[in-house]
Amino acid sequence: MDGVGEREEHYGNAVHLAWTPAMNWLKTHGLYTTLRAHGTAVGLPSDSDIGNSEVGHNALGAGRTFDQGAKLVNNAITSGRMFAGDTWREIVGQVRANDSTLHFLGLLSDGNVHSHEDHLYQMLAQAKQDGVRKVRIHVLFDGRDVGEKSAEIYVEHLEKVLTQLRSDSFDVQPASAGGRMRITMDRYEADWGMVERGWHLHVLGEGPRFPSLSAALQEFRKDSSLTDQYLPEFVIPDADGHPVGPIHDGDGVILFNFRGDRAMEISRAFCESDLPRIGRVRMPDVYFAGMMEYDGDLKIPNKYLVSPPQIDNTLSEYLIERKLRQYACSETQKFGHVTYFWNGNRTGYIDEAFEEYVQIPSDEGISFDQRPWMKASDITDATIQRMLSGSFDFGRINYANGDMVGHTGDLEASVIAVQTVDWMLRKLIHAAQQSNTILLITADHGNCDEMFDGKQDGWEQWESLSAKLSPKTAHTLSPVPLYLYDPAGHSRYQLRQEGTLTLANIANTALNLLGLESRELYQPSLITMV
Ligand SMILES: O=C(O)[C@@H](CO)OP(=O)(O)O
Ligand SMILES: [Mn+2]
Ligand SMILES: [Mn+2]
Repeated sequence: MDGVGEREEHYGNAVHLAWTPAMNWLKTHGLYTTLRAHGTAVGLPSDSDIGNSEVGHNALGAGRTFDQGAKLVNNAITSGRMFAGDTWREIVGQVRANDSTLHFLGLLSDGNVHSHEDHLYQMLAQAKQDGVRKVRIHVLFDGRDVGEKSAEIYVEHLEKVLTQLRSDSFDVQPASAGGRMRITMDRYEADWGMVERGWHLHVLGEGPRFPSLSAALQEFRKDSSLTDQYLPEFVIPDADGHPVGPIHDGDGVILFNFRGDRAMEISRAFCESDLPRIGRVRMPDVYFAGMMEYDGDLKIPNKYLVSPPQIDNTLSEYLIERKLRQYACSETQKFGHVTYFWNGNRTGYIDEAFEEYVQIPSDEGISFDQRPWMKASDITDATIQRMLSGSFDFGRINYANGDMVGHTGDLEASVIAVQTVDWMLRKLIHAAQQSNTILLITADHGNCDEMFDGKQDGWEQWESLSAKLSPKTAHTLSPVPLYLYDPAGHSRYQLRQEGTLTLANIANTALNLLGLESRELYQPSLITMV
C-alpha cells in the first residue's frame, strides 16, 4: 500500500476519512502492529527525513538497512572524498582544458528524497575553487518532497549562493527550469515525452523564455492552480536573446540527483548514442556524471561521483537459491519499486526461471487525482489468478494509489484511493482463504495519511474549505501498518513487541512464514513461534 501511513490524528487523514472495512477486519482477524518507515531507522541521515519508496523497498527486499544516497553523498562531501575522486577531477579537468561550461542539472530543494540543495552549493563552491570559469544550472522545481508552492524559498537560497560566488573569473547562472513532473524526471519509461521536453530545454536551449527564475515564478503564481511539480518549462536568455546555457561538445554535465529511478532516463539520453525513444536533434559529446551510479548492473551512468550502497544478499536471491518461485507485480508507476528497488537497485530478473514480473501499464498523461483507482483492479486480478493457480511461493505487489494520489494534494481523491486499496484487500483476503495464502500487508512510507500542511481551523469542513486549506503533497513521518493474515489461523505464532520494528524486519518474517529459518544477516523476524 504505497504511501499509506498509520497516523493517529484524524486531521487531514485520508486513511481515517476513508471507509475501510477490510483494514478494520484485518485488525481483529489478523495480527497487527506498526513499523518505522522514515529517518535513521531506514538509513536516512536524520529522523526529520521522510521515508520514500527507494529506502522503503530496499529495506523490505534486503532485510536490513543501508546508509542511503542522502547520507552517502553527505559523507563523501564532508570528508572531501568526492572532490578528491577521479570523476570530479576528470570532469573539472576536461572543462578547464576545453575552457568549456560545467552544467549542473537536478531537483532544487532540501527534500532529501532525490537530492539536496546543499550538495549543489558545495559543488559550486568547489568548482570555483578548482578553477572552473563558467557554470550553468538547470533547475527542476520540486513541490512533491517539500511544500507544494515552495520554489521561491529554494530559488532565493540559490540566488544568494550565486551572488556570493560570482566574480570576474567565475560566471555562474541558472539556464533552464521546469517542474519535475513536466520535464526530465520521468521514471520506469512511463512517459519519455517528459525527458524529451527536458532535453530540448537543457541541451538545445529551446523553449519559452523568462529573464530569471524569480520572474518566471512571479508570472506562474498568477495561476493559483499551478503547483511547483507542474510548473511550465522555460529557458533564460542573455541580453541578445540567446539561451545562456545550451549544452555543447566538450562541456561537463553533473546530474546532482542521487536517487536512481527518476535519474535513469535522462542519464541514458546523455550517454546512449542509440535511443529511439526520444528525438534529441543533436547529442553533444559531453563528460556526463551522475551523483551516483543509478543502476549497478546496467552501469547507468558510466561515471558517477559517489558509490551507491552495496545492497547484497537480497531476499530474492536467497529464495532463488532455495528454488522458490517468485512473483512481482505493479503498475508502471511503481513497477520498478517491486523489482529494481526491491532487488537492491538492480533492474531485471535475477533468474527468470524462478521469477515472473508483471507490469500493468499505468494511465498516461493524466493527474492521478482524476483516476484515483488507478490500475489497482488489474493488479488484483493478475495476482488472484496466480494465487488460485498456485504459480508462486512468494509474491510482492504494490498498489500505487495512496502515494500517487496523495502527491496530488487532493484529499477527496485520496480518500477514494484508500477505499480502492481497501476494496482490493477484501478481494485478496477472499482469494487467500481459497488458496491458503498468507498475506503480509504494509506500506513503504506514509503520504495520504496527512493531506494538509500545518493545522488549520475548521478543517473538518474540508469539502467546502478546500480552497483555504493548504495541501500537503509530500510523504509523511508516520509509521506504517503491518497486517499479517494467515487463513490457517495465528495460534502458532505471535508478533514480537519489543525493540524498534522497521520495514527491515519483514524479510525474515516472510522466511519464517515460508517455513524457513531466519537469516542471521537480516533484522529479526516480526514473529516468534509459540
Ligand atoms: O514520486 C517520487 O519520486 C517520490 C517522491 O519524490 O515518491 P516515491 O518515493 O513514493 O516514489
Ligand atoms: Mn512509495
Ligand atoms: Mn511518493
